[in-house]
Amino acid sequence: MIPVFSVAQVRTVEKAEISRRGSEELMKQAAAAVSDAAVQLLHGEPGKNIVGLIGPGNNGGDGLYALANLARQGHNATAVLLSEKSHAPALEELRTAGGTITTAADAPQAASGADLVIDAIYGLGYRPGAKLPTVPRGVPVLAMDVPSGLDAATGAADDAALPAVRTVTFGALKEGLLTGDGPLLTGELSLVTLDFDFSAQSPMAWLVDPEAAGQLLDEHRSWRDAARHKYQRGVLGLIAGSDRYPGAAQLTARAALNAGVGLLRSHMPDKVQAYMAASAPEAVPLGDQEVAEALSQSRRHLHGRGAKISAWAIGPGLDPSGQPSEVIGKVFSSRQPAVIDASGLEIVPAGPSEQPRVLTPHAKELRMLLRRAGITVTAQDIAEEPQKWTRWAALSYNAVVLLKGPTNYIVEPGGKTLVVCHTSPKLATAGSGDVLTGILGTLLSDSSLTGVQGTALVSNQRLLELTACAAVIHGEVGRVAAEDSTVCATRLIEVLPRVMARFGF
Ligand SMILES: NC(=O)C1=CN([C@@H]2O[C@H](COP(=O)(O)OP(=O)(O)OC[C@H]3O[C@@H](n4cnc5c(N)ncnc54)[C@H](O)[C@@H]3O)[C@@H](O)[C@H]2O)[C@@H](O)CC1
Ligand SMILES: Nc1ncnc2c1ncn2[C@@H]1O[C@H](COP(=O)(O)OP(=O)(O)O)[C@@H](O)[C@H]1O
Repeated sequence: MIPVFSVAQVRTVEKAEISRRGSEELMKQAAAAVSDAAVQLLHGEPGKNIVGLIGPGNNGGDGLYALANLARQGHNATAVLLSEKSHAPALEELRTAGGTITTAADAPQAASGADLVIDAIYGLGYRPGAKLPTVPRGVPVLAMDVPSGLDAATGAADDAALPAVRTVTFGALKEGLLTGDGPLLTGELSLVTLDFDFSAQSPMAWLVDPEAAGQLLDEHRSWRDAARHKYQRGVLGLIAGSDRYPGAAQLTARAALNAGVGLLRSHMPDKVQAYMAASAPEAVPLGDQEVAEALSQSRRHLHGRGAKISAWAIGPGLDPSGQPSEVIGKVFSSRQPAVIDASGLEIVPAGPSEQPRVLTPHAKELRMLLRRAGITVTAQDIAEEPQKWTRWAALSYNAVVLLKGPTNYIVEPGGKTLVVCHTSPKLATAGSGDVLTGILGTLLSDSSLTGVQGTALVSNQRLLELTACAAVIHGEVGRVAAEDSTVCATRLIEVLPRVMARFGF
């Protein structure tokens, strides 16, 4: 997991380092990383037209050094100086390397003939309101440190901001790259640490990417898992669906099955159960009496291998006008892990609870959860401080809370925060959240993933990690599904088995 810092933290470290080591050396290191990324984006082909948009500060200096590297490698490197000020030693280096130097008036022409544009206009020093050049559609942009027009502290961006296909950021991940408009502008984000020492700072969050998710999933796996029977692999109890919304329950069920759950047991109204027999014949119906038996067994044998139910998924398609049924009330007061989504969020009680819970609201549902706990916030409050309000929900419900959206915030009551930006805009489709619930329910039901045996309870830390893993898997599913087709929830479910296999399932 990669730590995420605020811009204030980054600048404190930067100041100390730069005075000790000299900014020129750090700039050259940053430039080398970006010229390498440029070569990669151009598939190593020689003689390309590379245009750098150069601003007045250190970000512009980084850009000039990167262009000098590319000119030395035989590319046609052109610097468009957008300000009268520019970093003199780097400009000299570009001249010596044989690069071309032009001014703002030439920007449109230069950019239109470019194979690649390097955005070195503004980085950390950006203040809103700058006039930014446009880059023709189809010309890829490689951003240095921060896409120009994006505030690296807040994630707010100007309309004229330059979206990148790739951003190479320096020193540390900054909050604004991962929040608000940040993920919409950065493209593929990579970090070059430049040997800055952030050890004295505590990160505000941790980024979980697919590689980190793979490691987290492997943590408790054992070669002995190969001997498990279906009950030992994990039994998910699904409480979902209503006459009004029968489809959501099917989507969660199919997602859990395609995610590889050992056994799925479905508790739902008869009519929905009938649909289930057709769409998810693997699911075994679960009656009220059997829920009671499973809960009573679990009191003796909490999350051990062979439990009748090892985790719950509650909410997709439940009738929103309904009160919690007696069965749901019993599950909420049990100590078995649960993911609670959609209409389940309207009935989950606030306050202390012994149940290890993950709540998965989108922004509107988060407002509703907070209101039910006596906290009134606006949509804008949540947009501006997503981490803070997700934490308040985590505290109010004593649960891990996943705030869904282009950036996923996963927060536990103690405040530890994981962020997942490995998503796809194509995930914004009806039923996509139901698919996530099926994936997360499957992970929570598997004791080789929770690492819990016998009477112990899964910790908030592990719930947090597995929730982030589910969000990464869901994001990857969205990306794979979107590669060569439009996306609907059913399509997500179709590609899910392939993605699960990549994560060792
Ligand atoms: N610690 C690090 O991470 C390192 C940072 N370096 C680079 O240094 C950059 C920061 O450099 P600077 O502090 O010089 O800042 P920038 O290069 O981001 O900005 C330069 C200047 O532009 C001007 N400016 C900003 N917004 C404007 C607006 N709206 N209208 C008019 N003028 C405006 C300001 O005077 C600002 O200082 C980083 O983003 C990075 O690229 C690297 O050189 C080395 C290592
Ligand atoms: N613009 C977006 N970019 C990336 N992911 C998104 C975007 N919009 C929504 N998502 C993801 O899609 C899912 C939608 O979930 P939800 O709103 O509960 O849908 P539904 O209720 O229709 O199932 C969430 O996982 C969310 O993170």
